[in-house]
Amino acid sequence: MSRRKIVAGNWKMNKTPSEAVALVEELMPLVKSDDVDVVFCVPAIDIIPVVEAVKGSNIKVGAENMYFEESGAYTGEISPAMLVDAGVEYVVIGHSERREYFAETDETVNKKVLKAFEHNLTPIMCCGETLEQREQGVTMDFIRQQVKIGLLGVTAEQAKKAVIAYEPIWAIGTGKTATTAQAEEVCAGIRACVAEIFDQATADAIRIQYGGSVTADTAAELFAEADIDGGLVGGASLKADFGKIVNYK
Ligand SMILES: O=C(CO)COP(=O)(O)O
Repeated sequence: MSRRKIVAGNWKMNKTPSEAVALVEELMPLVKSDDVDVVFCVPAIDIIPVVEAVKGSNIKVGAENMYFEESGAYTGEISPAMLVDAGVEYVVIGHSERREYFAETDETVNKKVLKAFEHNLTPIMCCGETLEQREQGVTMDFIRQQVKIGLLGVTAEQAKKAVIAYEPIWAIGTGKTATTAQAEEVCAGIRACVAEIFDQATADAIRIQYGGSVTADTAAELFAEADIDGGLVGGASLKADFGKIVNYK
């Protein structure tokens, strides 16, 4: 089963609107690829200028978060319709930083995933264990729970289009990439979990990324694995290295 790779940059809370446009202009010629989907997931305030800046290229724009209600008295939040109207096609949901600092739970992740599908946004649903959980031997139990709750009520047709990002928390921003074997083991486990929830065809279609200190040096080996369909890249997505990650082959 060959799935199209997807490499997404998660800019996190970096780049002002003018800096964002400058970065897009720097990266655009470097991230040209016919066989990889490239997504820039950018801060909300950068979305409109970045959508404008990538026009005419194959690059897609993603948000880093959104709210699960349509509209109303939710000061500071951004609705799915706002994202769609601005030209966004992907949305990162349930990043570990949002779970840790902004009290997101598997239940709110699930609400957001359902709402994203309602609006035809492709969710990049994040999961991943802490170092303590890995050492306790409960990595897969924990991730299966995140995936199962996150996808509650999602149809097989929707799930086929979804992206799941496996991001071990201990590997995020630490320079400590999971070994290729560790990353593949969990990504394969996630795919098996998706097959249990839905069916094999859905498991074969869903795309699973690895994220956590991916660099130009580690991308090729990681992305060559059977169950790793690309990466969700933090730090390295803010520099020219991102071009090397997209063109990892
Ligand atoms: O959290 C990440 C992407 O969402 C990974 O970040 P780093 O690539 O900086 O480790």
